[in-house]
Amino acid sequence: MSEVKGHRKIQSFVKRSGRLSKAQFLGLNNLWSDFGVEINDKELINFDRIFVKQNDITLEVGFGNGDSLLEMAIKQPFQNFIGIEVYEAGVGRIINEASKQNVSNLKIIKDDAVEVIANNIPDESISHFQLFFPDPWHKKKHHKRRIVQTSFLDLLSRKLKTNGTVHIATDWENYAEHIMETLEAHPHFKNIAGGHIYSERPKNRPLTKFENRGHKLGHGVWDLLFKNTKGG
Ligand SMILES: C[S@@+](CC[C@H](N)C(=O)[O-])C[C@H]1O[C@@H](n2cnc3c(N)ncnc32)[C@H](O)[C@@H]1O
Repeated sequence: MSEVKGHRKIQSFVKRSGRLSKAQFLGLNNLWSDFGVEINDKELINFDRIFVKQNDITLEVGFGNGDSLLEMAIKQPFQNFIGIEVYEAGVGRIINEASKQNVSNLKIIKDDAVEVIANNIPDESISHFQLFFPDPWHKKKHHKRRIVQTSFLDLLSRKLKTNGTVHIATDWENYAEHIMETLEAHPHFKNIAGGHIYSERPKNRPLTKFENRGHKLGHGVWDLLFKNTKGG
């Protein structure tokens, strides 16, 4: 199958159903093998093997349609990027778009991020973690479904290097407050901006699809930047 035909086929799959099975990814062409990382049970990912150059690693969870993650990977060629997303159409889109660019510092995992971080990411391997506009779960009875919880921060602290950074952005004020309180209460994380202060939006963070939607609805945006001190 030619590459162009492969791209069109992925696009039409995404358009038609928004869902791609692993078999469909693997069967289409070499895009998945170029960018996708297959996860095996509790096996740790060997970053030396999956990346061409051994640079610091940024891990992003829930990249949505992937445009902002791809833009960051293109603009920072000396940083390696890993994106984890369950939304198949988003995974299809990012590998399709990345294949049109000369990108060798981006890898994609299509799976549940909490499971992957717990089971497959080696301890002390990540320099920077980013989470942009996570599902806010507006209703109080659903707050326990929010990804930012103390147990998730415990996990992140283990996977991040000492002095590694966490960058979270949200357009939901109540979630911003929850994230601030949970991070500040954690013994390993220190607010880079100072006690209870939200950070300026870093210049290297592109506008994301959900952020753009929030802007149109008149939402504010809160950026939080913390350092993983590991209690030191
Ligand atoms: C509100 S969207 C934000 C998408 C993107 N970051 C943006 O700003 O446009 C949240 C994304 O997180 C993904 N997500 C939620 N929980 C996840 C999990 N446990 N593992 C991987 N992705 C997850 C969803 O599929 C969705 O694409």
